[in-house]
Order: sequence, then structure tokens, then C-alpha cells
Amino acid sequence: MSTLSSLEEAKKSAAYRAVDEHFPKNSKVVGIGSGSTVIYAVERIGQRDDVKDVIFVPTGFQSKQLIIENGLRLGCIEEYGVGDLDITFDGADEVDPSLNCIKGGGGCLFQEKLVASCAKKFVLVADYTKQSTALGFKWIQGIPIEVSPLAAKKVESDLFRLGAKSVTWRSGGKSKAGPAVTDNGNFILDTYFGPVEAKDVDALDKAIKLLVGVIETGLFNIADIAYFGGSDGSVTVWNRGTPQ
Ligand SMILES: O=C(CO)[C@H](O)[C@H](O)COP(=O)(O)O
Repeated sequence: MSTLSSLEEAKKSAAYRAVDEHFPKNSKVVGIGSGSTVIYAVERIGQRDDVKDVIFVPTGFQSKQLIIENGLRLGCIEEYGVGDLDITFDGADEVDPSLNCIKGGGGCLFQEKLVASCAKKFVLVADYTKQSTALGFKWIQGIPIEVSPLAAKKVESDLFRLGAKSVTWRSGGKSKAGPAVTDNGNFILDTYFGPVEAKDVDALDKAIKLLVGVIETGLFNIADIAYFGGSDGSVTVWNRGTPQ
């Protein structure tokens, strides 16, 4: 009998199915995202017999460890440009029916967007709690925005001017006094604008990116397909361009 909770089973079924349906034959370079759902994607990839020569590019410390622990070949994003990765698998914090999503709950948004941007295909894996009608409807802790520590105060005031309802400096929690520090040495401002309609996601992303001091936002509109595991073991698939 499985000892996984129904939420973990949901993550696992989504990740396994996404890998089974999309891991490219004869792939050379594959991007690996971050978070708890991607763990199952890497587990499934590690079970394949055609990955010995494939290079896996991580999106931060956690995914680097995942790649190594699963006996896969580790690469680095510095070697690759747009279109050089065959595919990237990654998780998401909230996904709307147009396949816009919020990422960065685990603080890896910059490298996640970088690696996804270099891939020919970007596949999301998530549990059913991430399916949403509009970004910010369920993920109310705010869009993660990675900022240079030097500019955090300045960007915070910019974000309020852009219409943010709240800006929270992500904390290091009990294990680190002061702000959380990303794998790139930056801070994260979790910024809540209220629900964002799909048609407004791009404009908001661009407006935030223009602020001096912003490294990257957790708004992504580059996914090709999303797999959501259900609590009953079912998997729902959302495709780009197909009404959900
Ligand atoms: O963006 C991320 C990390 O920066 C993760 O992919 C996102 O938070 C989803 O994580 P999980 O699979 O644990 O729900």
C-alpha cells in the first residue's frame, strides 16, 4: 500500500505522466525545475534507460542536488542559449487557463525563468490546488519578485506606485535572521496585486521588469502544457491555446 498522502500522490501522478508523454527521444539537454513536484519528475526520468548521455541543467541548489542524487549528468546553464535545451520540466504555484503561471514559491524564479527560456518546450507539473481561474486568486502571498538587495527599498516603493496592495520582504524564517537570500544572492519581495486577468499578465510583468533593481518576476507566460494531478489519482492536462 502507498504511504504517500493524496496531495503527494497527485504531484507524483502529474509528474510521471508528463515525463512519460514528453521526455524527448534522443534528447541531449534537459532543464530541471525546483520544488516538491519536480522531485517526482526527476525520479521518473531516473528510471529511464535512455538518459545516460543526457545533460540535465538545474535551476538552483535543490534541483542540482536532485540531479546528482538520481545519478544523472549535471550541466550548467552558462553553456546554453535560446532553444538549446530540448525541454524543461518545472512546478508552479498557480496556473490560469491561458497557462500563465506564478512561480518562485521556493525562491528559484530567476534561474527557473532562465532555464525555461532556453528550452524548446516548457512543461508544468503540479497538483490540483494550483489550477486557478486567475493568477492571485489562490496564491495570495503575492508574486515573488527577485531584487538586488541594494534596491529592495526602492523597488518596494515602486511596486506600491504600480498598484501593489501589499509587499512582503521574504524572511529567512527561523533558520536565518533577516531576509531570505536567493541562490543568486538577492532578496524576494512577495507582492500582491489582487487577481490578475490573463490578458493583463504580460503588461504587469513588463512593468515590473522595467523597475531598476528588479532581477526577475515570478510571472511566467511561456508554458506549453500543464499537468495537474488530482486527489483521486487522475491527471488533468491543460494545453496552450486550447480553451480549458
Ligand atoms: O517555483 C518554484 C520554486 O521557485 C516551484 O516550482 C513552485 O513553488 C512549485 O513548488 P511545488 O512543486 O513544491 O508546489
